[in-house]
Parts: sequence; C-alpha cells; structure tokens
Amino acid sequence: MAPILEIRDLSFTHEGAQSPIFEHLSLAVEEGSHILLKGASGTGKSSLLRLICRLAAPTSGTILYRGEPITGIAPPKLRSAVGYVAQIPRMMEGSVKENLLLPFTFAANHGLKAPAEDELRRMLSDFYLDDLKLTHPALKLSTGQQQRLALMRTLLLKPDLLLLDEPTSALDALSASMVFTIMERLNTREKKTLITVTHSDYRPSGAHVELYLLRNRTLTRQP
Ligand SMILES: Nc1ncnc2c1ncn2[C@@H]1O[C@H](COP(=O)(O)OP(=O)(O)OP(=O)(O)O)[C@@H](O)[C@H]1O
Repeated sequence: MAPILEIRDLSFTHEGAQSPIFEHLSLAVEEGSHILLKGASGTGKSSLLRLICRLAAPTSGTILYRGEPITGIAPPKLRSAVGYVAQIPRMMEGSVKENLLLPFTFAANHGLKAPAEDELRRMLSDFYLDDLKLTHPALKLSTGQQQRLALMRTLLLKPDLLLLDEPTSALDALSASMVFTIMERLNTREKKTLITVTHSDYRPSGAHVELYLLRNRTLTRQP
C-alpha cells in the first residue's frame, strides 16, 4: 500500500530569499504513524507543514498524498484530507460554536453536513473543555483553550492526516499534558496519522512513533 504521505526530493526557497530553507528532502509516512518533527528555530519546520497542505508551493520536488501528487487534488478535498493546525490559533469574533462551524460556511465545503450541538458538546468534553458553553465568545478564551478549539475545528472535517505545529507551545504543563493525551488518542484509537512539530521531550505511546530532525537543510531520522 502507498504511504499516506510521500515527500520526494523537496527543496524550498522563500520568495525573494537568497538561499533555500531545505534541499532534497525525502520522507515516507505510513498510515497510522506519528511523526515528531524537531529542529532549531528557523530551520523550516513550519514551512514544511505549509508545503504539505499546499499553503505554499515547493521550489522543486513532489509531495504525494495516498500516491497522488497534491497539486492534482482539488483544494477542498485536500483540506478535508489533510488537516493543519497553525502554531497561533486563529479564532474570530463570535461564539465558540460559530468558530467551530466556520469551515462549514465556506462555499468549498458546500454539501458537508455540520455537526449537531450535541456532538460539539461531546467533543468539548473529550478535549477537557466541559465547562465551556457553545455561546461563549471565542476571543475571550485563553490561548490554550483556543489552541484546543482550533484542533477541534480541524478535526470536524475528518482529516486522515493531521499536521500540528507546536500544539503545546503556549501551554502550561497541565494543559500540555491534556493535549498530548488528545494527540495519543487521535493516533492510537482514531487511527489518525500525525505529524507534530514540537520542541518538547514528550514521546507519545504508540507502535509507530518516529522522530525526525530538521538541521542543516536536511531531514534525518533519529533513533
Ligand atoms: N514568508 C516568508 N518569507 C521569507 N522568509 C520566511 C517566511 N516565513 C518564514 N521565513 C523564514 O524561513 C525560515 C524558516 O521559518 P519556519 O517558520 O519554517 O521555521 P521553524 O523551524 O518553524 O521555526 P520556529 O521553530 O521558530 O517556529 C526562517 O529563517 C524564517 O525567517
């Protein structure tokens, strides 16, 4: 079976920049695995995630999702297959519910059925946000709560592959451990494939955890 994601000979230079961020990267991600991506600040971890979900285009090389080049997949289909949660959550004016259901208001997602309030409440509870009302203004939540809402919002589109950019960077130890637990559950129980950028020493449980280091413009697997 083809890997869920394959990166072939990928190079990337930011527009206007003198030198590439990385060159000739290759990586195959098996379905169900959890890839931890580490590297010093500025080595290009966020850039790599943005290339995988096609928020940016590589200078050269190919990215395949389930054997198909992502450039050949219609953007709405790719967005629901590959979920991306940015490092800084982007909530808008409006309630928790409005923010969670935002993707369902996009023309591109026309035809997708928005989840009912009961499902949203159940999910809030799974994300340790039991006390949160769906009517609560999203912008008045803490960064950690907004980070979890951003992850929920991405999951509502039911992606098979999740790209998480430092999901615990703004969190205290307790909130971070909640998010790690959620990530493990998504991987081991819901069989999601995860690529997580992290600076933390956290090592999730699960059979297929792999650690990669982005350094000197190349990606190497760590023991
Ligand atoms: N839009 C842009 N245009 C030009 N250069 C950029 C742009 N965005 C990021 N960079 C540069 O690209 C490099 C890689 O940035 P990136 O955010 O991918 O790194 P990172 O490894 O995720 O860093 P961090 O761990 O600090 O989040 C950095 O040197 C950054 O300054």
